Amino acid sequence: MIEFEERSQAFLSWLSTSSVSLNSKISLADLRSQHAGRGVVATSDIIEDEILFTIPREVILIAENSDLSAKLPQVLEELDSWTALILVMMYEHLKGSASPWKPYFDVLPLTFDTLMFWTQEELEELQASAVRNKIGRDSADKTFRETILPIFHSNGAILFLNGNFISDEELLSLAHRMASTIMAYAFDIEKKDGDKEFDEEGYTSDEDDEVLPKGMVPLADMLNADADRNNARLFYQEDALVMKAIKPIAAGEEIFNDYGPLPRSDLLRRYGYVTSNYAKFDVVEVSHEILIDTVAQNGAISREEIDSRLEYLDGEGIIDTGYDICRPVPGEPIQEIFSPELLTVIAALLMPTADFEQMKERGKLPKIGSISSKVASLLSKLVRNRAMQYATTFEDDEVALSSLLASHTQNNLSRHSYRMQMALEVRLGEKSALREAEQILQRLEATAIESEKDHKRNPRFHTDDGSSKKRKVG
Ligand SMILES: C[S@@+](CC[C@H](N)C(=O)[O-])C[C@H]1O[C@@H](n2cnc3c(N)ncnc32)[C@H](O)[C@@H]1O
Repeated sequence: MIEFEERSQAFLSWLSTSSVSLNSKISLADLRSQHAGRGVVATSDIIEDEILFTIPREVILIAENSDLSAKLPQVLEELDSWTALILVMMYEHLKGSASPWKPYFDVLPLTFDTLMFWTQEELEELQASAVRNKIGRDSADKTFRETILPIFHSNGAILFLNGNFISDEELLSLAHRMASTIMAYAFDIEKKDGDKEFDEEGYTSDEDDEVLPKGMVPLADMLNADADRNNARLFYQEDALVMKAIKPIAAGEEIFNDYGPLPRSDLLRRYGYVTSNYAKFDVVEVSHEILIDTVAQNGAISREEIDSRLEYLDGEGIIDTGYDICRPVPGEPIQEIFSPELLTVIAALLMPTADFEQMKERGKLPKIGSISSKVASLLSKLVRNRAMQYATTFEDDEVALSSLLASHTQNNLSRHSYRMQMALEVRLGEKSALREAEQILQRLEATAIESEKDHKRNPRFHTDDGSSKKRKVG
């Protein structure tokens, strides 16, 4: 078993023989003491726009760059880009030393802390976080059994080089490992200009709509990320991919990529880590069921009436299985905290029957401007009901987290303890987002009550969404 540092050195030598050019001001660092594996750090000051490294397109691990594309062209063509990359990575891995990517595979992980690999007991620690419904291990398993295994069964001579057969269970576990590597490491590879498709008028397809193929980009994927601390970005050129500094980076600083504005639950699901810098992106999903139960508990409208209104709202395309509540940012409008669909459904369910019928006749939906005291009060109840779905309170979790952190400084941090800590951070983050949302709702409700009283005292129209209009005179 080659040691960590030797693997890093072999990888760096491989990069240089593969014509990857590397700025001498950066190096690969061992960040295992920070639970961050390998990372890239600046060894001297780097200026904005400075090139950190350049990777020729041939070095990217994609189906076209593997000799499997010549051996099984039709099989690969029929697969989506994600599954094709899993198959190619399994093939290259099984080739062992015969694979041109061997030194690269040697620095890729064998084990993960992503939720796919947590035990049932560990997942329980996430309590009522909606992320538990998004792991998808069973559906991935089914896909691998239905697509990957038959390909291995029919093409054993090609895929098991030198007759090194492995069992179906081992193949499945390898497929999961490669899929998880892709999820945490792969990039969406922008096409070369020459490979883009142009229409008759010479326009390429709208890039925002296009699903780009995934590819493994050696070295670019050694960059860690920490919310908005990103200081480098990958640029796609005709023949190469170029990583550039997007701000000055001082000697000793880590070089960070951007994995996106992910809530900690999703960061844990996809990448297997969390940091407090991602707390601002935390989101809590409320299910449609708990929303409807809360409206029914409220008592202002019967279950039958709720169902009948939902039928109309569903036709208008705003009913979902769940709705997001984001962590509030001070001063931000309410629509940034609660999903517009959630606000629309609640406003529609709380409307007086005559107003709802009139709106329905016109084929409209309620306008979401300022919210009424009724809507604010219902949202508060919803937020409280959602918080009650977690087995412990915010205060319980704060105590549990500090005692876990204290035990970490005394003992070596085991993988299990690390996962417990991350689960606590995720569920605490969701509970605190709910608390902050509730505090805002209490203030909004109080303000709405005052302005509604004012509307009653003054001759104005009071609309159900809480907005007011001056009564037309004359
Ligand atoms: C694209 S790879 C980055 C290279 C990786 N550190 C390695 O050693 O191979 C993404 C993985 O790096 C780790 N990672 C990235 N950013 C991190 C951070 N800020 N803290 C801890 N781990 C991080 C996570 O395990 C994640 O799944």
